Amino acid sequence: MIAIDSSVMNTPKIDLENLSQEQTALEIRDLNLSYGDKQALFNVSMKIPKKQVTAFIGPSGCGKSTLLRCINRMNDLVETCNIQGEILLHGQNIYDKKVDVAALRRNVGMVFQRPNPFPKSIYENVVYGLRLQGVNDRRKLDEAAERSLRGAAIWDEVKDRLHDNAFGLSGGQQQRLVIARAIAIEPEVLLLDEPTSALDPISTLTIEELISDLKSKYTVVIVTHNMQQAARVSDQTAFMYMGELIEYADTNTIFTTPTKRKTEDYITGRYG
Ligand SMILES: Nc1ncnc2c1ncn2[C@@H]1O[C@H](COP(=O)(O)OP(=O)(O)OP(=O)(O)O)[C@@H](O)[C@H]1O
Repeated sequence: MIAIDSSVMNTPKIDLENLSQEQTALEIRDLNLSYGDKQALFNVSMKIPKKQVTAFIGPSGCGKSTLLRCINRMNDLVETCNIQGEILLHGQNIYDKKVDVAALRRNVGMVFQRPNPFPKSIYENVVYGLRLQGVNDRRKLDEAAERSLRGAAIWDEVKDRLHDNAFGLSGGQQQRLVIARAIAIEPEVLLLDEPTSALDPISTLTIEELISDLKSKYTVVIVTHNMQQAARVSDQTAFMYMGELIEYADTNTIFTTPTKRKTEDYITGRYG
């Protein structure tokens, strides 16, 4: 097994197969996805628990980001993409024709690998989504900015420079700012696609601590290349290989006593 200090691992044992509706944030059912002729996901089914951190791990190209992007229909933007199956949020299939995709993406926020602040002030970055919703009341915007920046653990660093351009922040600060922007509109689910892969070790640690805090309010789903990171921040881990969900269990089990040979091979570094 890889060297992971089990004392830092989150170990809530919940029965992922039999999560009640109350405990379930998202249910993925028989999801198949192809880009043109190339199938990238095969019959993926899983329940993602509410207000916990769920990590997707696996070797490059196994479909982690593809699966994550299905959760807020980002793959709709890929012309060749064909999706079959269901993803239920509050019992409703997000791929149903009636679903308002913009509203879905407000409720299921996403943070990417590279921090992508807008060329605006720190303050305007955070309140951007609220302004789009037509909120203009200064007091409401100020409150939301402070709450979100505090929630993203960056308030103290920026409170005296809220009107400076966001590009003046370090990469790690920009990533926390982008997280603040995502939580300002109070989503239920936050999707994080390798959120620390462009950051230095100290910024990575800060973001990892933040992820652990975020789950008190949000359901967090994270794609990571870094197995130690998955072990440190996640409650559940899903191991994917060549488009299939091979094993999905509490993080402790995946990293210490996986039941599938492929999972064991991956976490012991035999491939990937
Ligand atoms: N927009 C796209 N068009 C065509 N094929 C794609 C597209 N995006 C991903 N793929 C293919 O789908 C498969 C899964 O890719 P995906 O990016 O989901 O994997 P991943 O596990 O996140 O990989 P990595 O860790 O390298 O980011 C790969 O074979 C990839 O080449």
